[in-house]
Amino acid sequence: MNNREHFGDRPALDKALAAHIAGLLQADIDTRGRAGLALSGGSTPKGMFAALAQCDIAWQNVCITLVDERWVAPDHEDSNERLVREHLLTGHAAAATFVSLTGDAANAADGLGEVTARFSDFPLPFTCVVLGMGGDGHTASWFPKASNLQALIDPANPALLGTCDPVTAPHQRVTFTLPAVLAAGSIILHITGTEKRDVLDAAADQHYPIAAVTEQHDNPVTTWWAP
Ligand SMILES: O=C1O[C@H](COP(=O)(O)O)[C@@H](O)[C@H](O)[C@H]1O
Repeated sequence: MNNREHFGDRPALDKALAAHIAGLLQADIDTRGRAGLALSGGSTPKGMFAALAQCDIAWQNVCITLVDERWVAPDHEDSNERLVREHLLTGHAAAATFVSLTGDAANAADGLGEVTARFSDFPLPFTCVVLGMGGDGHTASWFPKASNLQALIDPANPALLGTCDPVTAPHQRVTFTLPAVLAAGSIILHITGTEKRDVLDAAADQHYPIAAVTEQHDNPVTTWWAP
């Protein structure tokens, strides 16, 4: 099931989505004491991060991570972590705990064990996962040409995290697997622009990786979109 929330412009989308996520987090804190949030990087979520940072909830009870990360240093210009630190972990949200998906190992495969171990005390399943989508139909770091794509989007994959060589994009990646995403209490797809809307509409026919989320029927997904 893929529900859609459409907005007239990006600032309206950012503000409404931030308020919605804050409400989900606070509700989970009220019931299980803690909340877990997995966010995407890329260019789309900056404005939403800034709006979310200003939401006044019990951030000290929130753990935040990324859905996927490039295997680069946290201060690298392509780092998703850098985006989160600069645009979300400010204001009220600075009280949250952030769990990184990158490390000092020479490559993502060598660092995967260490990164996975960081999630032993993370509130799982996630309260909320916010996915993005590239113009090639990838989401998380499930890239169309990756040699291990089928394993990453296998609903029976027992692994929480995997690695990916995107082939068509820079940097090795660490990414949550499909089962980890689908287990979330709330699954949100955050996209903007008519081009991405058209990619999403073609996802099933074109067998884009995003279809692993939007074309399954057990876990509802809501697409939040603005032109
Ligand atoms: O590589 C990535 O790209 C996607 C989409 O990014 P955008 O710039 O088109 O918004 C993002 O969701 C993912 O987290 C990131 O690693």
